[in-house]
Amino acid sequence: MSRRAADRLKVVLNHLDRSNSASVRSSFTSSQAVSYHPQTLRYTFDTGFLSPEQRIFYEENGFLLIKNLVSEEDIDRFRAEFEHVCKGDVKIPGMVVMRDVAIAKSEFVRDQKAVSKLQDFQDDAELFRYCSLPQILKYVECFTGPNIMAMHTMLINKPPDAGKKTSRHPMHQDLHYFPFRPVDHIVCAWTAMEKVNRQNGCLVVLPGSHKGTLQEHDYPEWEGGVNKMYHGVRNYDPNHPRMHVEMEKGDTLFFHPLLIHGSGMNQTQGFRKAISCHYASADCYYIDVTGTSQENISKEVNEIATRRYGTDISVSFADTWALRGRLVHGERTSL
Ligand SMILES: CCCCCCCCCCCCCC(=O)SCCNC(=O)CCNC(=O)[C@H](O)C(C)(C)COP(=O)(O)OP(=O)(O)OC[C@H]1O[C@@H](n2cnc3c(N)ncnc32)[C@H](O)[C@@H]1OP(=O)(O)O
Ligand SMILES: Nc1ncnc2c1ncn2[C@@H]1O[C@H](COP(=O)(O)OP(=O)(O)OP(=O)(O)O)[C@@H](O)[C@H]1O
Ligand SMILES: O=C(O)CCC(=O)C(=O)O
Ligand SMILES: [Fe+2]
Ligand SMILES: [Mg+2]
Repeated sequence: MSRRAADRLKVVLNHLDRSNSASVRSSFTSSQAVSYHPQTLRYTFDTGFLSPEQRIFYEENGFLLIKNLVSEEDIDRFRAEFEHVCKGDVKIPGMVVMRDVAIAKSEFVRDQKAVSKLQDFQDDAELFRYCSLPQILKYVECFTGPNIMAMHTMLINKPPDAGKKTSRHPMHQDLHYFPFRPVDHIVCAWTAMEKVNRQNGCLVVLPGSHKGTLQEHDYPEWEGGVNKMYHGVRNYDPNHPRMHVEMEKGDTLFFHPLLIHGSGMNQTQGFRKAISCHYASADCYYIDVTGTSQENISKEVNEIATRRYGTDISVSFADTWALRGRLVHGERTSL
């Protein structure tokens, strides 16, 4: 080992001694120890908030689970607001209320109002409180730095599967939808609004897949149909080791936009609820996705934007994001 490497290792071990973590320390005594020097951690900022263990876990796996981060009271308030939206008591311009494809296309609709997803709730003050919760932003800052934009908001109400497996969300990388970079300064917070498990279709992740590149995405060839814009990675290998992330109400998963993830069928009679926000550093910049694998989704989004904003003004894929993004901390510098 070179002198410089030995010095670096000493710094790392000192650092870890302070965290008093046996498990992490043992991983540092392996031959790869030096590659874990804080300066070489590429996915998180050292704000002093995350423990070295947490930073290394995210580095290796592309996600971080924080138990009990959002209070029961807050979640109950989000749930109540969601019910107001479903009943039509609250109408927010721009917010998309989506039904499951199997329900939308069925002749025998059990419950016309069965909403599978709310998208773009940035102008609903009550739901948007989720994106500004200080305990969430404290974590987000470790990934984005201090200037933080809430770019994409969703409340997912996964319906009981109607028998066609359409309640599944195919394995995908969220970056497919995003025309902004750099990728490492984007993070998703996903909070369980109730117990989520394999039965009701919890998140399924491929640990470490965030270290790969952005893959080509398309609609999976599912016999029972696929929801609008639910693209999946092409040539998905079902044999790749995967993990079912079971969570309790209030638990929050932070994950990298290249992490391959999806969710299984909801085999229960209840609607599985989660609320999420994609954050990005306001210092990120927009990219032109023309000629890239993202061109297919940008075309679909542009079709929806044309329906929403009309043809009088031309709204680009990047514009649709600039219009929806909201500053939640620091300064709106670029996005
Ligand atoms: C500004 C642009 C925003 C873009 C969002 C960026 C995405 C970013 C994502 C970020 C990463 C997150 C990753 C993700 O989460 S990706 C999934 C995100 N999904 C979306 O963003 C979809 C947004 N939803 C919509 O635009 C509308 O709700 C649609 C267009 C789907 C329905 O429209 P509307 O509610 O007005 O219904 P309608 O009664 O007039 O029916 C019209 C036609 O549509 C059929 N139908 C109904 N429901 C579905 C369905 N679920 N799947 C397929 N088709 C469906 C229906 O049978 C009928 O077809 P036909 O009978 O004519 O054949
Ligand atoms: N061809 C495919 N392309 C992309 N994603 C897929 C494909 N097949 C399955 N998936 C995804 O893999 C994940 C797991 O699928 P599945 O429905 O088997 O759920 P599960 O949790 O394994 O359920 P079960 O407990 O019944 O096995 C889901 O996100 C699903 O949408
Ligand atoms: O809540 C889920 O089922 C997963 C949703 C998801 O990954 C997404 O909408 O990008
Ligand atoms: Fe996703
Ligand atoms: Mg399965």
